[in-house]
Amino acid sequence: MQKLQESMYQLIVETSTNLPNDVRRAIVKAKQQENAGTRAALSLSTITENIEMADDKISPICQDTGMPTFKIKTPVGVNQLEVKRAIHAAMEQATADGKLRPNSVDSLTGKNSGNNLGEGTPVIYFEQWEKDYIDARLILKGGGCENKNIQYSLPAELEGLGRAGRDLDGIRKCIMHSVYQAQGQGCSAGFIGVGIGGDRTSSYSLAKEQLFRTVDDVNPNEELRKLEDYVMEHANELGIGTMGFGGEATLLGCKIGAMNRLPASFFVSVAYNCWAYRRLGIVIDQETGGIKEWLYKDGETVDLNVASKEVAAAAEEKSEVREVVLEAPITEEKIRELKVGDVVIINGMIHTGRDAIHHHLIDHEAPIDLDGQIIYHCGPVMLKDDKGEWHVKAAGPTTSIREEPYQGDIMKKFGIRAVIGKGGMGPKTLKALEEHGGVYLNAIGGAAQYYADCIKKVHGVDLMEFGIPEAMWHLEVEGFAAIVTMDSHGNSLHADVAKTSLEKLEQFKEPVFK
Ligand SMILES: O=C(O)C[C@H](O)C(=O)O
Ligand code: SF4
Repeated sequence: MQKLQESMYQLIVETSTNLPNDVRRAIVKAKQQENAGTRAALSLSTITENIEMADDKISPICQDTGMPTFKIKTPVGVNQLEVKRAIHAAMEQATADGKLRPNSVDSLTGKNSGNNLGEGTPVIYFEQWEKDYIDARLILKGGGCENKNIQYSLPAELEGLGRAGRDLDGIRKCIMHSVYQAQGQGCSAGFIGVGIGGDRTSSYSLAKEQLFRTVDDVNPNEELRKLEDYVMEHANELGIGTMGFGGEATLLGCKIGAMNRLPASFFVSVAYNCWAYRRLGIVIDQETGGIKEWLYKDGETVDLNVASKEVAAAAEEKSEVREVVLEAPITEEKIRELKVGDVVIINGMIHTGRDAIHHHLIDHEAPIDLDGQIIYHCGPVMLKDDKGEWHVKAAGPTTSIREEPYQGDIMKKFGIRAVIGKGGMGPKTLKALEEHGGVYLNAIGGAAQYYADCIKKVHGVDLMEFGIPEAMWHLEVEGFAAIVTMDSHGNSLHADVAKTSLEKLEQFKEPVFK
């Protein structure tokens, strides 16, 4: 089994950098169905460009390389402790090589272990089987989409849909609601795995298990197959669209599994996965530890470009989108000129700040003068070279809504004029943007290579004690594009899409499965 560690390393690197073909096909299909020239279509073009960049650079598709979750099946007699050791060593190596972001954080002290190893990470599930080879599968599911998972306990009263009972129609309502409540925050268009039954824990496990099914897999259970088809057809009528910008593609896949439950319990659990749906598998020779076969790779090259060109060509015709160049320090006057829908191109300095920084800045001074500056909600993957210089390996936006309790106050306290993130923010921030003169800029979630390419130089880092993803990185960018989705005049695209999608959700109130 001397090749085992190398095989696990390959599995990790490929999963982080190379999106499976079934997922690529689903994204291409969405792109073709999207109305050309819309924000959603342009976002999908950025997404496909990002997928190709990750391929070329063998770099993370998204900077959040997720909670590494391995599912391993071993023949009787294989030493599972040895397999575990190989995985741990491979994880450490992949992190040191910038293929994984250090993502394992002590929940009590906040300390990042730095190597992706720690209590509970990575997650490894073992199972024995009668076959004579090892089946190893890995899913890298990021935190933003994980936060949009939801569990229902039936019967329940659901916003927009009314009563959901303990029957197939109640389940249908839960699933439709789960897509609605995710909005764009889990980097739609997404994929869902649904688990029906079990207890709270096994129900969620079943939901996640569904994410190992291929997108085109047909459910052998006729009732569940019909439900999957129904959800795929109608969830896309909610109009949430890519990144929550509105549009045709909201959901790219729906897989449902059922297990027995207790008489008193009826859980429906939904695992929401972003478009950056990273899961692969390998068949391992139990003697040598070498890879015999790849899973979820059918060998066929999926052309992401053809569809991309179609969209890009059509987009040019719709040129009413206003493009504004921003460079910090920005004046209040300049910010107030910006309106929802404008595209901004940022040049010059931006500064990262996410959960730990926002929490810190409430009652501490900032390490630099932030007056007129731009904050980027981002936890990048960074690597230091031999000369001690930092390089950005992946740097897409993180979900901004987590900063809702802090954002407005921090903008006012330090004079920050713009924040870049994804998924939008709430009423508190919107009010502060109006009072203070600020904008919220939405970047394309998951497009970590695309944005890393815009970063020309790392000018230093502060608050490194929070760990690499949470530190404040000072970055010089060129041609960093984002869309104004909340402006200083009280307008929010996110609030609009939330409202219209709720109205659409209400149309699915009447029973369908009797
Ligand atoms: O942690 C991150 O960088 C992003 C996260 O996955 C998110 O979607 O918010
Ligand atoms: S940033 Fe978006 S694409 Fe990346 S892990 Fe989070 S939800 Fe997924």
